[in-house]
Amino acid sequence: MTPTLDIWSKAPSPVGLLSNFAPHRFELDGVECASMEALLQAFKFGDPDEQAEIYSLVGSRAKSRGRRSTWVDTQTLWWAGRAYPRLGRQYQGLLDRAYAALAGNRRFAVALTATGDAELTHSRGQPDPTMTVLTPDELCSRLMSTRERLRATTA
Ligand SMILES: Nc1c(N[C@@H]2O[C@H](COP(=O)(O)O)[C@@H](O)[C@H]2O)[nH]c(=O)[nH]c1=O
Repeated sequence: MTPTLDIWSKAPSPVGLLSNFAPHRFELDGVECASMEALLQAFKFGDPDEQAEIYSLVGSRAKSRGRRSTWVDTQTLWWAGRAYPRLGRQYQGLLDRAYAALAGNRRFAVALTATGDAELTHSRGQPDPTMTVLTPDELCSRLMSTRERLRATTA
């Protein structure tokens, strides 16, 4: 039977290292992020100066910083000065690019491939996309497709 691994920050390695809270550095469009959580929470702010305060954060500090946003009222997220409707296709493309960038981080890539064929889940996530920047499906589908790609390129 295929094992299931539930991703969250306090899970033992390698699963915990797949949480967006993990301190994996990567760059997207020239912006250096200390963690995926930093980038995701920065999406919640239209002001570039406010976004810039978030990029260096990791873990629950990054996530709590996002609570100051009122994005839920507008259902709008922001990147590089552009507005992304939360339920739009363009936002999915932005998430794809973010995870492709993260896959360039070696520690992340090693942890992800170490999960083998396991089904990845994220039971602590919020499944309603109008209430979160990233649902469990949006996270886990990207992790598993990235794992396939990494495997194909190292085979
Ligand atoms: N609650 C939780 C995680 N939730 C993370 O919160 C992010 C979405 O934030 P929000 O828009 O505020 O819902 C997303 O990265 C999701 O994975 N992650 C973890 O490792 N451990 C946790 O305990």
